Amino acid sequence: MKLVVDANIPAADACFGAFGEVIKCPGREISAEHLRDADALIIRSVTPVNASLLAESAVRFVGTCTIGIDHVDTHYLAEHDIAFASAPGCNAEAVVDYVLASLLTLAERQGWRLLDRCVGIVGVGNVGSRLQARLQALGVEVLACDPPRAEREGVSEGKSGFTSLETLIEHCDVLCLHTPLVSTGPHATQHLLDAERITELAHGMVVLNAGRGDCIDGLALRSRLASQNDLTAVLDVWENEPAIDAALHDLAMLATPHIAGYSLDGKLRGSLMIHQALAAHLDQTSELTLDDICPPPALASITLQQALPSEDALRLCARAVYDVRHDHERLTREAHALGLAKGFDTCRANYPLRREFSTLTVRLRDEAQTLATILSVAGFTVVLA
Ligand SMILES: NC(=O)c1ccc[n+]([C@@H]2O[C@H](COP(=O)([O-])OP(=O)(O)OC[C@H]3O[C@@H](n4cnc5c(N)ncnc54)[C@H](O)[C@@H]3O)[C@@H](O)[C@H]2O)c1
Ligand SMILES: O=C(O)[C@H](O)[C@H](O)COP(=O)(O)O
Repeated sequence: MKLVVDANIPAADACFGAFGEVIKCPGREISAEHLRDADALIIRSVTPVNASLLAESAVRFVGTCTIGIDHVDTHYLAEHDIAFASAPGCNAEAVVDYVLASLLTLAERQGWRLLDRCVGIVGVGNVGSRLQARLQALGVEVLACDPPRAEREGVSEGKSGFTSLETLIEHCDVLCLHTPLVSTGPHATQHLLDAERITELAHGMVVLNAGRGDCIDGLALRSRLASQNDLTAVLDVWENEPAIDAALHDLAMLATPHIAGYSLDGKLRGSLMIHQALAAHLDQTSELTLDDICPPPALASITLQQALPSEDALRLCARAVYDVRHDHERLTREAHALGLAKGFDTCRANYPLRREFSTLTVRLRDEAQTLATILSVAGFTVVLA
C-alpha cells in the first residue's frame, strides 16, 4: 500500500508506516502526479482535495488530521466511494489554551481583568463548548451563539442558552469566533462578521478569530481598525492564507499563523485518530495509543510559593506552558525576513514544541484552596501540598 502524507504531520511513521510505504510531501505541494498510484492520502488543512487532485488517482481513503474539512470536497469523495475521515475535537483544548493565553495577555496590556469581562462565543462545538465551560467555571460571563445547534437540539433562542449574534455584538466585551467555514445554506459562515456587523461593534471590543479566516470580512475589519483604531483584533486565521493581508496583519494586536490548535498533544491526537480510522477502513485492529507517540512534557510541574491575585497566577501558569506573544513576534520576524506568505508557512512548519495546560502540574500551599480551584478549572493539573 502506498500512502502520501503531508510532511507536517507528526508521528507519521509511527501512525502510518505499518500500513505500507509512506511518501511525505509538503501539504501545499501535493499534486495529482504524487497520487497517481497512491492508495491513501493523509493530509492537514492546506491540501485542497477535489476532482482535479483525485480524478486520475487510485486513492481509496482520505484522512485529514484536522477538525476543519472545508478543504475537502466530501461530495466528490462520497460519489466516488472514497472513504473519508477527519479528527473532530483533536485540537480543541489547544485552541482554548490559545484563547485564554491571548485574553490574559490583552488584559495585562490594556489594564482590565478577564474575570470581569463578558465573552461572546460564536460556534459552540468542540472548541466553543470547551471554551464556554472553562470560562464559566472561572466565573466569566459568557453568551453563546450557535443557530445550527439551537435548531438541531430543537430549542428556541433565549431559552436554550443560545442567543443571536446581534445580542452578542450588543452586549459582549470580547467576541470569539469558532465557526467552521460554510459557504452556502441558511447558516453560512462566509463573512459572518461582514462590513455591517463590523460597523456595529462597540468601541473597545476585542474580536478574536480562531475559526476560519473567511468568517470575517478582512477588508472591512482592516478599514475599521485603520480608520478608528478602537477595536482590538486577535487573529489566528486569515483570508488567503498564507498570502495574508499585510495591513491587517500590522493592525492586529496579536497576529499568529493559524497555530491556535498547534499543541503537540492536539496534532498527535489528530494523527492517531486518522491512524485508527484507516485501520478500521482496512478492517485491521490497532493498539496504538497517545502514550506510545506523545513524550512527557519538558516542563512537568511548577510550584507557586506565594498567594498571587488569581488572574496573575493564571497568567503566570499559562505563560509557563504557552506564551502567545512568542508566536506573534515570530510571525512578525519571519515576515520581515522572508515576506509574509513565506514567513507564515515557515512559522507553521518549524513550530516549536508546545504542550497543553493540562500537562502542567501546579503545586500550591494547602491553604490556597480558592486559587487551586481557579487553576484547575482553567485546565491545569493542581496539587495542594
Ligand atoms: N485556528 C486553529 O488552529 C483551529 C483549530 C481547530 C479548529 N479550527 C476551526 O474552528 C472551527 C470550529 O472547530 P470545532 O472543533 O469547534 O468544530 P465543531 O464542528 O465541533 O464546531 C463548530 C460549531 O460551529 C457551529 N456553527 C456552524 N455554523 C454556525 C453559524 N453560522 N453561527 C454560529 N455557529 C455556527 C456548529 O453548529 C458547531 O457547533 C473548525 O471548523 C475549524 O475550521 C481552527
Ligand atoms: O481545522 C483544524 O483542525 C485546524 O485549523 C488545524 O490547526 C489546522 O492545522 P493545519 O492543517 O493548518 O496544520
